Amino acid sequence: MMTILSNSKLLWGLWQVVTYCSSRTTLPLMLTVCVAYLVMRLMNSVREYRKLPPGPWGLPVVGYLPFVGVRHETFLELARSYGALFSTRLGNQLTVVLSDYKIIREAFRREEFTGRPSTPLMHTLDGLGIINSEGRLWKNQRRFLHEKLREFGMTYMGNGKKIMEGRIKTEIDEFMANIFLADGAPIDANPLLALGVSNVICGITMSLRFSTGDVRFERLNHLIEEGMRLFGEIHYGEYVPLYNYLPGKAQVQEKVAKNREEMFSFYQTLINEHRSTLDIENARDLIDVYLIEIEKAKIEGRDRELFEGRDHELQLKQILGDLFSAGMETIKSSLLWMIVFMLRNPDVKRRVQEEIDNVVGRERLPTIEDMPSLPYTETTILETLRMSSIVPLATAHSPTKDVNLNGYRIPAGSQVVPLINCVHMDPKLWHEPKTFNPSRFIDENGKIRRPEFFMPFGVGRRMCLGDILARMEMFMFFASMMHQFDLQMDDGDALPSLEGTVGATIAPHPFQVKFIPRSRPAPAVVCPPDHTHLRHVGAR
Ligand code: HEM
Repeated sequence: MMTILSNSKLLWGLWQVVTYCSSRTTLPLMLTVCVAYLVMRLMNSVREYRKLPPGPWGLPVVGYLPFVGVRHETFLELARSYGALFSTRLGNQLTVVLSDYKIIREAFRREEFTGRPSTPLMHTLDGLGIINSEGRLWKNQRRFLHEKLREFGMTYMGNGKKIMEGRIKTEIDEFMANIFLADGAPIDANPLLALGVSNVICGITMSLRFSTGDVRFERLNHLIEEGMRLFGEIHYGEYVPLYNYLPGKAQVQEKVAKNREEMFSFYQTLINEHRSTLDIENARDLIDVYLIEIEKAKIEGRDRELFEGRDHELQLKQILGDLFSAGMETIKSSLLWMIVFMLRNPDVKRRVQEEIDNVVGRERLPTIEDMPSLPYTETTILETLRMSSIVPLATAHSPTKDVNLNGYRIPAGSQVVPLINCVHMDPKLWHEPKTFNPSRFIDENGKIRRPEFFMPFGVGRRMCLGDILARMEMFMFFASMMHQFDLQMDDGDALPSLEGTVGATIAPHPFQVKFIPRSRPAPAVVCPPDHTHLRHVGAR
């Protein structure tokens, strides 16, 4: 019905144009309008015949692509018109958008929805790694990584938690020491957070720790940022492959491939270093774990089956790349949003500081053990994740075979995306969703409650693999920052906007903030950080 209505509106609009045109152009224009209308009706009949979810078709070849601005915002508008399950064609990709949390949960718990769409970028990545792999390779790698990352401390249980806490604390000490150097002057916290957060994930995966001003770190970041920009330039080619043949696009693709090669050669150097000092009984990090697995498979004569017969080192390099990209930008952007929300909500900021002061005192920094006793601090983090929805469309899924969802047919190979920002801002689910209110996550007994429609890490079988690390890291950085500093804007500066910059995540626009030391800095902060368990690589 919606589709017919919007088609009629379109027809009426076009008719208005026709009537304003001169008599010489009226006939061809009328013909064009009629043909366009018939094509749309035909497409709708095809859609009904194929039992696809409703939605706008757009134009031949490019589909709805030319009308898509910021993807998650356009999808939000379309969801208002077409409902919680709609479909549209973006170039050659049928895209199905889910914005009802029950439908999202129902779909993503099913095995058939664990595929990834086949696009030119996916072909470049060749189905390797964890984020873009599918089938048995993905399943085995997910199980393997889950188990191994727990051993390296991605767990709330036992000794692992202590190991991870130690790693994060090392980075917090350095972060704090650098902030104290600014002496309350306004600074951009982005590069300091990027360094700390990168060091945590690089420590786990490669025993690598960058120092401030490290040229290798700057180069890696440059490659990632440039990769994002270049990908934006050829983004249309993901949907309309012919686009990649336009002048200049081949050079962009070459540059993307060259940057990837440079990153891979960086990882290769580290892998070679690790191999030359490998102790099969004592894995230092994830590279060692993979090298040991490869060695074991050779000894047991199953190396041809390992990683489904894919190149072993290529798979390892893609894993390192996946974990770095998934584990860095997400946590950094979330921490930046926490700063933004504290600047915009001074009452919440004061309440967080009071809670930390009451529970932790002024003599030491907060630890993971304090987490259960700091519910308001934790729910402030949850509320930030809800309102910022930094990964609003998660990562596209693709059914591995035709499936039925809510009475509609979702064809194999289509792109299926959850509209997380829509769920997180739905007034039917959240009271006054635009108000920043951490207390909404606290129940009448003072306990934290995470409703099933809160899904910043996605849901189902492909849900985020690093949520435990993310929660620990965000808690420790945020709680320590609030314990040690008062966050303030410089006089006359406007508050940072809630509009984000859309890239790999939705990050706040760049802003400067003053970190004013609170009454009594804890002594640990001014001590030189303990890095003895990590190797320094590339320090100037
Ligand atoms: C605030 C921090 C983070 C947020 C909000 C976040 C969110 C997400 C989301 C929405 C997905 C997609 C789920 C889907 O495909 O349906 C995802 C996937 C993933 N995340 Fe995270 N993430 C965060 C931190 C991390 C960290 C620290 C790591 C690294 C250890 C990580 C590793 C991954 C991986 C490997 C996947 C792909 C899983 C798969 O395809 O099976 N994430 N994350």
